[in-house]
Amino acid sequence: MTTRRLPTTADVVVVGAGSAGCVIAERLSRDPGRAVVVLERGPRDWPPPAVRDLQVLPIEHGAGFARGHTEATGLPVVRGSALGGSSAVNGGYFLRWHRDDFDDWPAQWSPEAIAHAYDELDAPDGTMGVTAFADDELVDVVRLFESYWAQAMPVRATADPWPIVGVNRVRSNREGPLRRTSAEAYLRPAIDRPNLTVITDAEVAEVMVAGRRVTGVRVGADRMSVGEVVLSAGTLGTAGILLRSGLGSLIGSGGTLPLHEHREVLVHYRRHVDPQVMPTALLQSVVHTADDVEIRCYSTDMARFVKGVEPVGPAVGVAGMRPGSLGAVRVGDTGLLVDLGTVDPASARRMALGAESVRDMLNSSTFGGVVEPGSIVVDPVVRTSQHAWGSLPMGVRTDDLGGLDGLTGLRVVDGSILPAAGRSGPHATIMMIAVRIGDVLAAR
Ligand SMILES: Cc1cc2nc3c(=O)[nH]c(=O)nc-3n(C[C@H](O)[C@H](O)[C@H](O)COP(=O)(O)OP(=O)(O)OC[C@H]3O[C@@H](n4cnc5c(N)ncnc54)[C@H](O)[C@@H]3O)c2cc1C
Repeated sequence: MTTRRLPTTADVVVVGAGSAGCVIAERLSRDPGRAVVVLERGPRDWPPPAVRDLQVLPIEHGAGFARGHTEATGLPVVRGSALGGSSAVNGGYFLRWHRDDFDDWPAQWSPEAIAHAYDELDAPDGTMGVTAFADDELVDVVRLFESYWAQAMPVRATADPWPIVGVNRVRSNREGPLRRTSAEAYLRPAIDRPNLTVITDAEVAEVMVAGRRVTGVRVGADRMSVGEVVLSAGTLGTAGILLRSGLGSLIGSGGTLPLHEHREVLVHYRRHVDPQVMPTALLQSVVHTADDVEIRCYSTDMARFVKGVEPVGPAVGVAGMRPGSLGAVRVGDTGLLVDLGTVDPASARRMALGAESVRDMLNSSTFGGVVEPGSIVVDPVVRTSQHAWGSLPMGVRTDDLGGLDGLTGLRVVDGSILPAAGRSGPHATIMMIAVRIGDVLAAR
């Protein structure tokens, strides 16, 4: 049931119906004896096809299913605010992390457990409708991109779900031309369960704490008493709730929480002839380099995807996937204040080398029929991938299942608890951890 009225009690409250929260809510409400309430700050309407369309990123200023945050240098930092959370507005790139990205994860996360949870999501009959872009779906620059890099690097077979150092055709969570969101995959099938209540337009201000036990949540003037709170409000949303609740010192962080981000440099170019761009997603193929850089061949100018963005030409992105430096998030008078931090010298060097190799690619004969000579420009602004993660890493600030050290009645299951950087985007892996943690909790 979706409603706007807050009950007074529940066994479990899941805060945030995003990528992770929808999975957790579905898992925990399988037991008809457990009353589960989901509190989501986004609107009641399910994101319509115009929002889920893979040909748009609906994150412009004032967008109905997204929320912007203030960033120290003015970079746009946006998150989904909707049933489905960021999965309702993101790029639809759904790649696993590399097998060895999990080497340092806590013991609970065996290779078999990780593979099993990913399989639920992205196997051929998986919940998220994941398929690789087919050869005949590729835009011309992506075809050129793959053929250029294939001369020097291995190419992953498109049916293989595990990325490699080499050329990785993007796998996408989709239903025809639409993003398949976590809400469509997990919340909608469970929505009629009598013990599951989804409350929208419900922004949790804080959790209520008695000693070292979390006892409930506050939404505006309303309070709910609950057995357990699962924070799935995303790395930024969860940090905001914990800090507003005065829990910063209890979790050993004072007034800020750290975060990691995949910073990105864009290499722009102009085309000889503006293409008749075929309907497609923003990102169809990436290269993962041996020095932990992801080279992203965007299908066309970003301005075609995001309303209000100035057209500057198509771009190839170079993202540092294992950054050494940290940003931070804190709560200010006007809301969350995000500082993505500065790029550490080693990562900056790797990104600069990556940008040089992209320049070589665009100047090569492979791209000769497309790129206007002299038009290649490396953008001096180091941008964000909108991926912030890792403020409460498992095994460091939380236990193996997101339980906060020193507090009972509270668990975090979202991007906050990723314990290390992966060499692919975070979406598939955040959903994977929710599947695994959901399984363990549901079996208790
Ligand atoms: C524009 C964009 C493009 C991206 N593209 C990709 C991509 O192509 N591939 C990829 O791998 N990753 C991508 N990402 C990142 C990926 O989508 C996110 O890392 C992932 O969805 C985060 O999942 P989550 O469960 O941690 O949080 P979210 O999915 O963001 O869910 C958090 C939910 O909590 C709600 N919430 C927040 N605060 C509160 C509160 N106080 N009370 C109640 N509810 C609250 C929010 O409204 C939201 O619904 C992208 C992100 C964005 C924003």
